[in-house]
Amino acid sequence: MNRPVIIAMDFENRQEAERFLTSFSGESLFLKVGMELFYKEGPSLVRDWKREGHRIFLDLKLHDIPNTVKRAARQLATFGVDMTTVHAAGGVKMMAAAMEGLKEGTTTGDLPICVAVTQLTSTSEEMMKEELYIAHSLEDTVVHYANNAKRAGLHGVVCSALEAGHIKEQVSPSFYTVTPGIRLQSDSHDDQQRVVTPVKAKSLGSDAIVVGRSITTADDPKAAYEKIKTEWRGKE
Ligand SMILES: O=C(O)c1cc(=O)[nH]c(=O)n1[C@@H]1O[C@H](COP(=O)(O)O)[C@@H](O)[C@H]1O
Repeated sequence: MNRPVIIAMDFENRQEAERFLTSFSGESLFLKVGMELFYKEGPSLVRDWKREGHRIFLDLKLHDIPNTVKRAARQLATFGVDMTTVHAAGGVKMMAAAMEGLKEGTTTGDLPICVAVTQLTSTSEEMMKEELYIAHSLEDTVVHYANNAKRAGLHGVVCSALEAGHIKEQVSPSFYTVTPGIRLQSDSHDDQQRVVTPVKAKSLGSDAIVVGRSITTADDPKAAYEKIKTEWRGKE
């Protein structure tokens, strides 16, 4: 998969999402369907967008006891998605159970890339220590969770690009890093805490970037997407 820009389709319903897609006039995209849109529209939306030629990252961040996660992953695999998420905080057994479920449910033989959320990009080091009560540094915690994900047989992790290099060094150079928290100016924050620009994400070694509002709320979404793609991949 060559350095995709994954668009976070954080829309209220299918109508709004498809109105946004008209700017792209039939182009095949890599779309992230998250909880908001999936809870509203369900698997039929995912299947339809797959049929239209888009790649789908179904981001439901599974986090429960291993048996429940395995059974949920088995269902999710039947939609034929390209990528999906679990929370690394669920532990190695839970992540391994997710992989078992995905293998059992996949009908096409193409297993979705399964990545584990390490620490959300909305989490700061201070919040992690004081609220979540994790005493290690953010970087060590992310790398530790990434190692757990590797042990469980996952393909990679979701992290900030700020941690991608450490994961490549300390887990494996081929361990896939999906990095949200992308902003065109790195001093622009909102609910995100660990943000980087597309250029920085590239230099830090991310494999894929996830971008939502910088594209979806832009006056010209197609222009914003092209600008981000060029910054992220360089001139092609
Ligand atoms: O799993 C994710 O995709 C995710 C993990 C994470 O740590 N941080 C994060 O922002 N995301 C998702 O990435 C997207 C970021 O959206 P924007 O902040 O609008 O670019 C949202 O859909 C989040 O759900």
